[in-house]
Amino acid sequence: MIQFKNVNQLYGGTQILWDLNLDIQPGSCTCIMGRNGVGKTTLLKCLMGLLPIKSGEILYDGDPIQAKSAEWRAHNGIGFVPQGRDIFPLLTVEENLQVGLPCRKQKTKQIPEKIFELFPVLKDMLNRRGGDLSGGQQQQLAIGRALVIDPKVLILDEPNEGIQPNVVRQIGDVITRLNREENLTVILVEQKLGFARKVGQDFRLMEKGKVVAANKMSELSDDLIKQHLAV
Ligand SMILES: Nc1ncnc2c1ncn2[C@@H]1O[C@H](COP(=O)(O)OP(=O)(O)OP(=O)(O)O)[C@@H](O)[C@H]1O
Repeated sequence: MIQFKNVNQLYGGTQILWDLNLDIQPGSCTCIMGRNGVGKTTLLKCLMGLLPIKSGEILYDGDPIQAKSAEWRAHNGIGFVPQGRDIFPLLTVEENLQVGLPCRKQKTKQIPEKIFELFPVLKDMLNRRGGDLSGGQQQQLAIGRALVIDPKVLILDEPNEGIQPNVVRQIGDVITRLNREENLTVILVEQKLGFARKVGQDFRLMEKGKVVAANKMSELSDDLIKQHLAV
């Protein structure tokens, strides 16, 4: 469904992604893992069109999209929950969710009821300002906002950073439900090994701007963890 072919990316003169190759299967839940600074967020931003690549190809359902804008990618079903959530603090919960409505292709321009079913707290807080929500509630809002576009693939960058365990569990359950029951393809950058193992079906391990190991989550061995994850 998504392929990176020999992707190179630079910030100014500093190269971060080096001939990166990546393959994401439709309907999978794939965790991108690796130590701090290996380029996980950079990879996701390149996929979303928020950062240009210098060379290589990014394929989406077989078509190159590296020249397409971030708006095009959202319109065509790539949903993104950025690190740090990036919700609009002065807009209400409802207004935050409405931001995604123009991207709903040929569908009613209404917030789908399913989002409130997944995250009931958002319904209770519709008129509350985003900035007044707790960290966990903001994360639920950020995921809800990405779901408004009815994505084919949902990309999440460390959704559990700084969030209390019960909300982490809830977010894990929602991701699993969307993936297993609705066949939504999920790409997740995740540092917490326990969460990655529980939610992910596949892993991609990164080291210095490259994918160095790729397999089913059940094959993530202690050796690989020691080599590429342990600090
Ligand atoms: N806007 C930027 N300008 C210059 N360098 C950057 C920029 N953003 C990130 N970098 C550098 O790129 C490298 C990769 O960063 P990136 O955030 O992609 O890594 P990461 O694997 O997601 O790390 P983390 O787990 O800490 O979030 C780091 O060395 C970082 O300092």
